[in-house]
Amino acid sequence: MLEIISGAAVKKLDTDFIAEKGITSHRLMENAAQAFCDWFEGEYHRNDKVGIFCGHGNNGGDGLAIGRLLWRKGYDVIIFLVGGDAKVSADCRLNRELLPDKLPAISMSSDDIAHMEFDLNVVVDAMLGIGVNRPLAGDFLNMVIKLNALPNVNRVAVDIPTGLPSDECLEGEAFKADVTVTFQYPKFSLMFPEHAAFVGILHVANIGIGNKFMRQFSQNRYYLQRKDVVSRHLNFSRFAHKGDFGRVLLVGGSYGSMGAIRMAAEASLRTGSGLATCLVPSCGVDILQASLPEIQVFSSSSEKYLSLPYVKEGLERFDAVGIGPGMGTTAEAEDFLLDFLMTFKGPKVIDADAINILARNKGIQQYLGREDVLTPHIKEFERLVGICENHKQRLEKALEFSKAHGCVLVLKGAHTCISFPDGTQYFNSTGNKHMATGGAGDVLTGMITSFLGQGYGVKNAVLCGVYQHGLAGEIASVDKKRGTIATDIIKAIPKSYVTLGVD
Ligand SMILES: NC(=O)C1=CN([C@@H]2O[C@H](COP(=O)(O)OP(=O)(O)OC[C@H]3O[C@@H](n4cnc5c(N)ncnc54)[C@H](OP(=O)(O)O)[C@@H]3O)[C@@H](O)[C@H]2O)[C@@H](O)CC1
Ligand SMILES: Nc1ncnc2c1ncn2[C@@H]1O[C@H](COP(=O)(O)OP(=O)(O)O)[C@@H](O)[C@H]1O
Ligand SMILES: [K+]
Repeated sequence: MLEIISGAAVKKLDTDFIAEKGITSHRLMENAAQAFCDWFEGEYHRNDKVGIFCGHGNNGGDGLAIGRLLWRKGYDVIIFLVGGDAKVSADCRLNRELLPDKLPAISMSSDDIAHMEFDLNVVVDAMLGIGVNRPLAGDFLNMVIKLNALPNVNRVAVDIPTGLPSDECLEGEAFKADVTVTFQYPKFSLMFPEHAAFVGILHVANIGIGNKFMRQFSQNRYYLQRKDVVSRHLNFSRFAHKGDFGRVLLVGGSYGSMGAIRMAAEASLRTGSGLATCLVPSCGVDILQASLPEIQVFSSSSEKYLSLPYVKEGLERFDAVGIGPGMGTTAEAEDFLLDFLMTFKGPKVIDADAINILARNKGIQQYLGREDVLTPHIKEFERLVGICENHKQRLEKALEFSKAHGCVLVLKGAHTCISFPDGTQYFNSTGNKHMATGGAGDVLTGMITSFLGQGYGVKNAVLCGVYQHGLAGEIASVDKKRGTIATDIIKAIPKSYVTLGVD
């Protein structure tokens, strides 16, 4: 499991690693540069014109080593030195000395920064890394503004975009990368949506610091990747019957919003549920039966919204419930929801309007159990806990909420963050902007409910559900791009099993 580590911890970790392994800091920098170049070679051609902008700290040292390695491989490289000659770090100095004579390296004066014209295809930003300790000013600021404005170039940041603090929200300006190649562990601030325009696509490059070593620096934040979920999947025997794959109940829908619960139900079936049933207001029965023949449907008493009374006998036959999509926030729906949450004590995914209703009720603790999972997007989350100043505060409040209520909280978005009552947080690595489409959240509800129903246990159900939902979104958008819609994500769920190699 890849740790997400603060900038301060990274420095200590690097120093301790060097001491324990008996290697030099220069060697570790060389590993970092090599890891970057391995990735770079897969992305860019030798006839691309590559400009590497190097500062005076170790991030600059990385840039110089990258320049030397790429130049040796035959790339057309130019080095630009920014930030002057004062305070040059030891490893940066050594890498300046190691530059081949024939590799062009230009020291950038303030005047050069203002007036030089660049003819480049790829800009590599190695000006400042995790050592940044104040907003950019002077030459660094001017260089960043100039590079951000260059048309038709690919921008790649080494470790972290220049100007971006590793643990806090950005103040001022920063390099706007298309791709950030971060070393060994994603830095915390790379997870913040405020930084999306600066980080671009995130790639994590392994520089040889093993997980075992990193664990002593753990801050209980993890980056969820393929290898972390494959082993969490259950195997089912050749003799398995539909009951083994779980009976799930999807509760929600209202007049005009029946699609949400239909998508959750279909997603649960595509994720593998043996039997899916919907509980909806009576206006939804025919719609659902006609559009999804694989499900069963029963209804509460009123026509347009879920309401009291409803049939409670036999609810215990369901292994898991997903509740909320499309249910509305009327008074009838509220009475129904609170009653239902007190009645059904098995594992539940509580989403959408169910969260909005809970948010306006006091004492919600009584409705939530340790196998329950809340899946708010940012706005729903802020209805629960109040408006937050920034994403960092949201992440803190998400963890507090999970601990205080003893439930799992899935804060959705890019890098969806899953908080557990034991104090751990997992950040998702799959998914993309094409999933920002109506109904994508209902699909997630169906998927997590399905895994709960299949008997995964709450932790594995949520980690597998969130990861695989993002993977299905990636698969769906390969040839649909911004034309991807939520039902495409559902259709891609079977392929996501193929991709994971899970039967
Ligand atoms: N062995 C390792 O550790 C490994 C580290 N690695 C690499 O090292 C990077 C971290 O290197 P680093 O610690 O030298 O910091 P870095 O960001 O290059 O610059 C700090 C310098 O900038 C200055 N400064 C700060 N803010 C400023 C501002 N706003 N405007 C202007 N100046 C500012 C500050 O000095 P100050 O002015 O504050 O006195 C200092 O001189 C890391 O991101 C990774 O790429 C990899 O090689 C793997 C192995
Ligand atoms: N830019 C993005 N990158 C990755 N995942 C995203 C992105 N935008 C949205 N998603 C995912 O899509 C889903 C959207 O859920 P939600 O906002 O509840 O949609 P809806 O309410 O329309 O169903 C979430 O799981 C979220 O993580
Ligand atoms: K950088």
